[in-house]
Amino acid sequence: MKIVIENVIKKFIDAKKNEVTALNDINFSINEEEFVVLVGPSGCGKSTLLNIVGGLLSPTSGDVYFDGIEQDPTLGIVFQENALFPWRTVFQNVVYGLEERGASKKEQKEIGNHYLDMVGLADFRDAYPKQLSGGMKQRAGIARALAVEPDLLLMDEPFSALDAQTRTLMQEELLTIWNRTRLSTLYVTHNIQEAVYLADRVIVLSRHPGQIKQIIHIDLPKTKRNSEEHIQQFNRYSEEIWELIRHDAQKALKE
Ligand SMILES: Nc1ncnc2c1ncn2[C@@H]1O[C@H](COP(=O)(O)OP(=O)(O)OP(=O)(O)O)[C@@H](O)[C@H]1O
Repeated sequence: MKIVIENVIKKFIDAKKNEVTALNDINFSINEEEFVVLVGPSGCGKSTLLNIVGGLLSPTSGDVYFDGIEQDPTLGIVFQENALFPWRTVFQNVVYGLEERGASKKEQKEIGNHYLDMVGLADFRDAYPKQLSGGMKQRAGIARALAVEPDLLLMDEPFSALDAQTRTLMQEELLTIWNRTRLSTLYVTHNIQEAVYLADRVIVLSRHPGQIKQIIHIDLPKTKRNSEEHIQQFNRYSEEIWELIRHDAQKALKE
């Protein structure tokens, strides 16, 4: 299975009724068991692209298709703001997609508990979202996305509202979870270190119009990539990406 993004263009009409090209001729694919990260300065179209891949927005032209599966693809989506239902317990949130799909209670229990265990929230299955910390809410959101056993996992800045320490821990946890599930993933971040830590490939976007500037393969083992053993190479990748973004990021600051 492979997700193909082909000649995608997205235009918006802005508040002054001008046409804005948010994405210009985007072409790439996400392979089976591949973790692809989109990075780029503010306004380069990262979220727009993720929403198009997730079918939440239509492209003005171009195509997104799942090569190699017969049925409609199943998607798991994790957003920046925790999108948990406040009136449902953690467990009920996690099994929401399964319930919608008509899974039996037995199946919901088995799959729900499995993923709650995986994200370390087994002891909080009956808690309500308001009783959870920010990091725990995001873990519940990840368990909910995983529970539908998606063909593609989409994550839009899932850790950006967290404090720096929690964010670092969540990146480590996500890598551990990903190594167990190996789901094809499209992940949006503006954080370069996060991109290098998680990605098989980093797609660097430039802005106005948003287009692919470069695609970088991260050739590091997918465990503790910023450990002493790999730190030099890790920093080299980070610097390479920053050099690609720097100019655009400076321009974005002045607008
Ligand atoms: N609904 C909309 N109507 C008009 N313009 C839009 C709309 N959504 C996005 N845009 C414009 O499209 C461009 C890309 O926006 P997008 O939010 O995808 O960028 P981003 O890279 O995710 O930004 P950030 O990192 O700040 O979240 C921006 O210029 C934005 O103003």
